[in-house]
Amino acid sequence: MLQQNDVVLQLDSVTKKVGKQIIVDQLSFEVRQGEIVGLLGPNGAGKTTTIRMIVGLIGMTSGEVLIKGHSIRSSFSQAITHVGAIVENPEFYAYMTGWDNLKQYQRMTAGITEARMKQIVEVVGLSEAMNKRVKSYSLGMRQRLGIAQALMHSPSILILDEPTNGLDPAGIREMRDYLKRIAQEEGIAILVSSHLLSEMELMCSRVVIIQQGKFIREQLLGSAHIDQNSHEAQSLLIRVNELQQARLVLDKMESIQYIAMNDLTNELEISCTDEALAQYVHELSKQKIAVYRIVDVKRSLEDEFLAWTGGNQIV
Ligand SMILES: Nc1ncnc2c1ncn2[C@@H]1O[C@H](COP(=O)(O)OP(=O)(O)OP(=O)(O)O)[C@@H](O)[C@H]1O
Repeated sequence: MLQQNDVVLQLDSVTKKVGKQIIVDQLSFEVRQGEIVGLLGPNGAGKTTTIRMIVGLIGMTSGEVLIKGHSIRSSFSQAITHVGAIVENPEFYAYMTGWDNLKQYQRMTAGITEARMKQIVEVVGLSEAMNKRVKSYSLGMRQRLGIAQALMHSPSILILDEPTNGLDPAGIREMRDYLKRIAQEEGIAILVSSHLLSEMELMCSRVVIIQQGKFIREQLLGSAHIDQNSHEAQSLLIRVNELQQARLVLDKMESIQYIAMNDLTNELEISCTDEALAQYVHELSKQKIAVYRIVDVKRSLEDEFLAWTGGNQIV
C-alpha cells in the first residue's frame, strides 16, 4: 500500500491570476513515488502555467506546492533539488558531443559522479550516441539527452511539459518506453503534460484532467481504471421477460437512470453502481420478473472523456 509519505508532489489550491483572468483555478492533486501521472487538458487549459508554477519559473497567486514536503515558495532551494524538469526545449551545444554537453552540465552542478552519468545515459538509451555531436541527433534523441541531464542529480520527480511534441510516431513510442523504464529503474515519480488522451492511456497510471484552469476529475487508467469504476455508475444493458412490467418496478426505485429502451428485444439500458444494480435485480425478482442477462456496456475512455469535458475534444 502507498503511504502518505510516498507523496512526492502535492498541489494545494494552486491559483494563477493574470490581471482579472484566472488561468489556473484552485488546482489540487498529488503525485506519488513510482507513478507516471498525466496532466491532461485541451490547448489553453493551463498545463504549462501549472508546470511553470510547480518548478518555480513563475509565482502563484495563491495556494501551495510541496515537493517532498518542502514549499516551493518558502523553501525553494530545498524543494527544487528534488526536481528534474524540462519545461522549455533544453539548449545544447550542437557542435559538441552528447557526452561533452553532459560534462558541461556536471561541472555546474555539485555531486554528480561520472558513474551516475554513464548509468543515466544507459537508462535513456544514448550510450552509443554519446560520442556523436548533438547536431547529428534526431529530435527524440535531443529530448532524451535533456531527460538524461534532468535526471543526473537523482531527483525524486521528473516533470515534462508535452515531451512528445514534434516527435514522429516512432519517436513517441520510444519516448513512452523510456519514460516507463525511468519510472521503474529510477523509482521516481513522473508528471507529464499532454493534450493527447490516447498517448496518456499508454503511458500513465493516472491522469489529472483540467479544463479552463479548473480540475475536472482524476482518472485511473489501465486495469486500475476498471477497479475504480466498479464503485461508479456504469452503463448496463438488462434483458428481461417483460419490459413494461420491469419499468413499473424500476420506476419506483430511487435514483433510477434510464439511458435507452428497446420494446422489441425487451432490453433496457441503465446507468448505475454495482450496489444499485443488486437492489434493482432483487426487486425485479421479488416481483417475479425474470432477468435473462446483464451486459456491461463499455464506453471507451475517449467517450467518457468527452462527457467529462462537455464535448471538448482532447484526443
Ligand atoms: N502571462 C499570461 N498572460 C495572459 N494570459 C496567459 C498568460 N499565460 C498564459 N495565459 C493564458 O492562459 C491559458 C492557459 O495557458 P497554458 O499555456 O498554461 O495552457 P496549456 O494547457 O499549456 O496549453 P497548450 O496545450 O496550448 O500548451 C491560455 O489561454 C493562455 O493564453
